[in-house]
Amino acid sequence: MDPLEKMHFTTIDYVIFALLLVASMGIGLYYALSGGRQRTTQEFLLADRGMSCLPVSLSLIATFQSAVAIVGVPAEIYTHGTQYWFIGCAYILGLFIPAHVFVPVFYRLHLTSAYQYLELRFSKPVRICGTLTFIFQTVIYMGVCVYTPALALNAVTGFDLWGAVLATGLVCTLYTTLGGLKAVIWTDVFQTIVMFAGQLAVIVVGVQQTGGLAEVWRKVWEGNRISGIDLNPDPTERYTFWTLGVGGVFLMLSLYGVNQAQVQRYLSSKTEREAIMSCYMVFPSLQVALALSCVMGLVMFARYCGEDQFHKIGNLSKNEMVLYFVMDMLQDLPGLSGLFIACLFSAALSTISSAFNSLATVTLEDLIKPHCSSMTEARATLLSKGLACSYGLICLAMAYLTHLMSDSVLQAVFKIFGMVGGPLLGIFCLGMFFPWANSTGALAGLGSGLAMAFWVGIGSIVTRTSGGPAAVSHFNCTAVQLSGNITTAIGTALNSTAVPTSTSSQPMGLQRFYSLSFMWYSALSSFTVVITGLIVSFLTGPMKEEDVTPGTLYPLLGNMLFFVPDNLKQNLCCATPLGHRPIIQECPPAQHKESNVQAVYTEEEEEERQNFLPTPVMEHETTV
Ligand SMILES: CC(C)(CO)[C@@H](O)C(=O)NCCC(=O)O
Ligand code: NA
Repeated sequence: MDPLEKMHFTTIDYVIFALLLVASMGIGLYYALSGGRQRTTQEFLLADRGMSCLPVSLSLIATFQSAVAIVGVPAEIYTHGTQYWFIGCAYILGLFIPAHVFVPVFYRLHLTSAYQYLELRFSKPVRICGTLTFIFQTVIYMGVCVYTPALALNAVTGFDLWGAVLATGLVCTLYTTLGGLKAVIWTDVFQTIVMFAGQLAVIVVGVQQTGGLAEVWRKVWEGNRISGIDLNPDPTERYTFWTLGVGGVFLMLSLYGVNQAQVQRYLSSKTEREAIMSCYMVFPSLQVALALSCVMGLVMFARYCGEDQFHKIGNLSKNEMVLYFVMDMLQDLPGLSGLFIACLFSAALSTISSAFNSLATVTLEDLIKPHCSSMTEARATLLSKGLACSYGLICLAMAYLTHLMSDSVLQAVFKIFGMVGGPLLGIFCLGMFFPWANSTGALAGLGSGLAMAFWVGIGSIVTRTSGGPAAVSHFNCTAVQLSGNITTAIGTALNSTAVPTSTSSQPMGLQRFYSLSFMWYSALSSFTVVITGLIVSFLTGPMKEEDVTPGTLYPLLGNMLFFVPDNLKQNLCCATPLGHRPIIQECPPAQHKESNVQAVYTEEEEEERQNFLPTPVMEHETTV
């Protein structure tokens, strides 16, 4: 298993790693002792709704950029070429739609938890089901996140696995519990910078040691790692332009549009405009993050292929490769491997801290508060700190469960996002875009979406399919060495067709369904929710637009049918434009008697809102 003996850390590496933990703790302590000293839930969970767009945007990218991406993406590029890079195309719509659809709706409702929306739009049971689904998704995800860097570190350096898990879990629990969302966001900023610095350092040294940029390029070109756009429409191909560029949009929407961790950051912004700006600013940073991990994979390939070196990395699992590469290369440069370890753990810490805080928020707001209406603010704040802390401990337990998991954590995480996040995306879309959807429809939709997702997801695990064989590997690498100039046309699907074992017959029937690429899971499950939701709603009596809580609809159809005359549209029941609805407080109390949501705007906020409204489609006021 071990290609070489375990590699060692120097003191300076340990010092750098320790500095990361100490600095994160320091930020937590600072926000525990400054400002309002975390004495209200508004401060602890929403940073007093006073954040500006720069920290929020860096925090947004940190949330879903964990060690899973840092070790997973370069390994993917190393083994399969740069096709994965096309996921960058999905970032365009995947961020533009949240900025202009989800953020305005959530921000104007002045929510704390995204699931309050589901109660306003549908009913309390829908809200609770949504919350439970989110908790389920996040708890599994954070287990993977805390376990991945520890496992990689353990495999390559022999660093104690559970020691690393405990250190990250406990430090993170502590600063999250002490400093609240402000600490979470500002540690995210710091950790994102460390993350970028670590990756950049590895790339620079890697390029230098391989013999310069031209040499790296020659090797990855000859090794066929530069993939052209793969337009194969087959939905069972793991990564093609369609699965990444179209399926990926739904993945991005479920993460950046409706996931509580992100919604909470939008809601913590000073103004709606800052929230939208932060969403825009995620785009370049996310492209940088993607480019860094992809280039790292290419440099890794250039270093180990063609120099009779690939045997070193050949037996490693995908999760260990990157760390081995880093340690192997940086051995003589003390401090740099420490920086990379700090990068790996920064990525993990920033993700699990977001998870703790968002889990505490939904548990308090959606599950506890509705039952204890008389709770004092002090009690609620204490309770939310207790919850953040408990979720920290649950995270450690989940890390232990992840222990039993499969080889590629990147694929595993995408499956979780698609199987559980997809149905959640579906239920928000059902509520926002379709005025006819009712509560029964929403529940039936969510149930069937989850059922569909778990059917295909578990089917693929049991039959070991999903997006074709995870074929690979060093085949091309050796081929290059032997023949020197393989000139396969760029644009053919890489590897998966070149590796002999993958020429087995096409799957049929259910097998084919199970082998659906996991990049489609989000799209499949959210469409299932919407379609089932609409059918059941029409069968059980669709809602009328005027009965829907104002502000919970987005006039999608109204905007799309821009060519239809206004009075006809009114008859067709197209939702009122967002800008032309009353503020919630002015609505009849009966419509939201059970909710604790109130939209209150100061004059400046109201002005800000009015300045930033989408072009109205209809010029009338909603009936109040
Ligand atoms: C989720 C995206 C595509 C965008 O943030 C990317 O960061 C990623 O591939 N994340 C993998 C999951 C993780 O790192 O935990
Ligand atoms: Na992260």
